[in-house]
Amino acid sequence: MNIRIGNGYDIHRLVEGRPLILGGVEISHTVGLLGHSDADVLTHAIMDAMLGALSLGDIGHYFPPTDPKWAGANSLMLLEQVNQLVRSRGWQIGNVDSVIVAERPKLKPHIKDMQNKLAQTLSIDRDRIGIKATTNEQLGPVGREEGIAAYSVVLLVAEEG
Ligand SMILES: Nc1ccn([C@@H]2O[C@H](COP(=O)(O)O)[C@@H](O)[C@H]2O)c(=O)n1
Ligand SMILES: C[C@@]1(CO)OP(=O)(O)OP(=O)(O)OC[C@H]1O
Repeated sequence: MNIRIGNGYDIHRLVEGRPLILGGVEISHTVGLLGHSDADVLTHAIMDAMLGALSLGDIGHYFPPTDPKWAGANSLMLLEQVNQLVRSRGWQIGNVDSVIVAERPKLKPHIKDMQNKLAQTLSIDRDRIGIKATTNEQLGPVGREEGIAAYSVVLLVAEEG
C-alpha cells in the first residue's frame, strides 16, 4: 500500500472581541483567536499536515496572510480546497490525529461537533478524525492563556487504480 504521512502545527493569540473557532465550531468563551482568517488553529494544523504529506508546501503558500481575499476566511472552506488538491493528486485521507493545547475553555464537550464538521468537509467518516485536548499545565504562553495551539498528523493513502 502506498502511504504518506504529514504533520502540522499552528498557534494563534487569544484576544477580546474575536470568536473562538476550533475545527469549524464556534465555542462560547470570553476571548477568541486573532488572525487574518478565522484563526482556526486546528483546521490550519490539519491542512499543513495534508500538504506536508505530499511536499506541497504550506497553507501560507496557497492562502497568503497578506492577501485581502483571505481576510476573515472560513478555514473549513480552505480545508475543502486543500482536500480537493490532495484528491486531484490521487490521494485520500487514511486518518487524522490532532491535539489542541488550550488552558481554557473545556473542549471535551465540543470534540464530537468538531469531528462532524471536519469529517463532512473532508468527505470521510468521523471515526477517521482523532481530536484530543490538553492544557499546558499553566506553563508558557499557552499556559498563561495568551494563545491556543494545535498539532496534527495526517496519513494519506493512494487511491486505488
Ligand atoms: N482545554 C481542555 C483541556 C483539557 N481537556 C480535557 O481534560 C483532560 C485533562 O487535561 P490535562 O491537560 O489536565 O491533562 C484532557 O485529557 C481532556 O480530556 C479539555 O476538555 N479541554
Ligand atoms: C489561512 C491563513 C490565511 O491568511 O490564515 P491566518 O489567519 O493568517 O493564520 P496563519 O496560521 O498565521 O497563516 C495561515 C494563513 O494562510
